Amino acid sequence: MSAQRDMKEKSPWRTPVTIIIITVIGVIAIVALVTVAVLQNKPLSQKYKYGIVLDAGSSHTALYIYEWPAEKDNNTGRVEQTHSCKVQGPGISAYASDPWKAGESLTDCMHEAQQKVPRNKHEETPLYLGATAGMRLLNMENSSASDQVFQAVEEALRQFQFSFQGARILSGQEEGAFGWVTVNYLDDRLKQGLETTGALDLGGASTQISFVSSNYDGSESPKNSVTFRLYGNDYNLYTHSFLCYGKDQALRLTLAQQTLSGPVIISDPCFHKGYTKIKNYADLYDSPCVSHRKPQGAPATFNHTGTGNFQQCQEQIKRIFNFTYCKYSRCSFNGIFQPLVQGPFGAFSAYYFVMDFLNLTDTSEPLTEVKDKLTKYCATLWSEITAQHHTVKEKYLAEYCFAGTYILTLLTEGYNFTSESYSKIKYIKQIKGSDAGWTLGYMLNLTNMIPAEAPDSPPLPHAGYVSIVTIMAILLFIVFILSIRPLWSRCSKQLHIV
Ligand SMILES: Nc1nc2c(ncn2[C@@H]2O[C@H](COP(=O)(O)OP(=O)(O)OP(=O)(O)O)[C@@H](O)[C@H]2O)c(=O)[nH]1
Repeated sequence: MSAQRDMKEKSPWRTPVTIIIITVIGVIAIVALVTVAVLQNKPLSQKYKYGIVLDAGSSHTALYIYEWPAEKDNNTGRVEQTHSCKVQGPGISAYASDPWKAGESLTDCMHEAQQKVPRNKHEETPLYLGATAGMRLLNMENSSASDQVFQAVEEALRQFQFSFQGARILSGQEEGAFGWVTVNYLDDRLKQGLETTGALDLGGASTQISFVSSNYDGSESPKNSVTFRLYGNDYNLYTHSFLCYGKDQALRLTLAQQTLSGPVIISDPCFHKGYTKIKNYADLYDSPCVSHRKPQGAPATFNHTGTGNFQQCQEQIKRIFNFTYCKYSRCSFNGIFQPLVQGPFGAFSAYYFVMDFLNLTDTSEPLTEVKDKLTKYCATLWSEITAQHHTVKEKYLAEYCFAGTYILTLLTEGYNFTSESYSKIKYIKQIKGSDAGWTLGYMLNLTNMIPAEAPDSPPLPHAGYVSIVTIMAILLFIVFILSIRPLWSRCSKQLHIV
């Protein structure tokens, strides 16, 4: 017995020092396990990538800078707009007779972009220029002038260190579809496979409507169909771009129709009473949207005078839409197929500028009330309008009555929005800090940033992984302590014996 006890007392596993050493090693091992797990799964320090898109519109050019986390560029990372710059002066199509000025006009915003994108990222940052309806019109009218403008613009953009990917005209279909992608990407509707939001874009020279309809599979009027597979979901998008039905060209169409006989004075219900301005016939008809209608023998100028009457203005505007022919099951206007509008819509660009100015962005207000408010606004004297808004550009101010009436007419008469479907429109400028428009969708497409299939997601988010490892380690530690408890009690007895 005593020999046995001697053996037990001499076992190296039973000494207090050994137990303390084992405990310390156990604790160190567990701490090491947790540390390694945490460090191994820690997100890499955030590095960003950048992309620049120039939107060369009919009325002006704007530059957008986008940023996204570098390690997630082909699936889960969110692309965000970090900066925008409005180019001074008109759109590039206005420089047809002085093309080099089109290139020069971009340099201030490009210098801003140089400041905003980190220096060491310039070479790898793609730079795109997309031109819309202004250049579409110039190209139709004078393709060599359009080529020269592009040459000048490309030359100017190549002076910068960014990775210039070319300048081109977007088709109306691309403009509509990429606007739709932008809106739904920013709203996280694509990744989650939710019901999508339609896109309504009102530019200066063209306007786009794009939406998914359960009544449209692309078989009727295939030219209005764009199909996408995004994040594992198939979309069949209806889209149409109406050239000459942007806000500025629609105004020309409306004025052209009032000047068919070449009068010296036009009394225009879409402008405020008291508004009067001498305008040139040559300027009014200087666009392929109206040039063929220029009245023969018209005087050089006409006196454009406002009468401020919403009802009459709407009648004038309705006349620029042709509702008389349709070879499809249903049409919007000018013989263009359109399924019934469906779902929520985001309306941006001039839809937003105009309705925001007029305080009419609340679409829960009944359409009749919206019309009443616009009727009052149009009937306000020009002197009152200018006194109330002396900081607003006079050109914009003079046109809000026309623009508001045009928007309501286009939506309700053109696209057939009813009082009910109108309430599903949201006038938007930005979504989560990024401007609504085609540019983001365009860049996402060209950089393959939206995968066709849903990306594989890790089984657990980082925080979940760390929590589970920590809990497991603590449990392990408790089990370990419990398992060595008998040794502790024997050890204390031994100490007594000693
Ligand atoms: N009231 C107001 N109007 C604006 C503003 N910015 C642009 N606009 C006008 O809104 C209309 C649409 O502008 P954009 O969306 O830039 O259109 P765009 O790209 O030039 O035209 P498209 O080439 O047809 O797409 C034009 O008539 C512009 O003159 C603004 O800040 N306020």
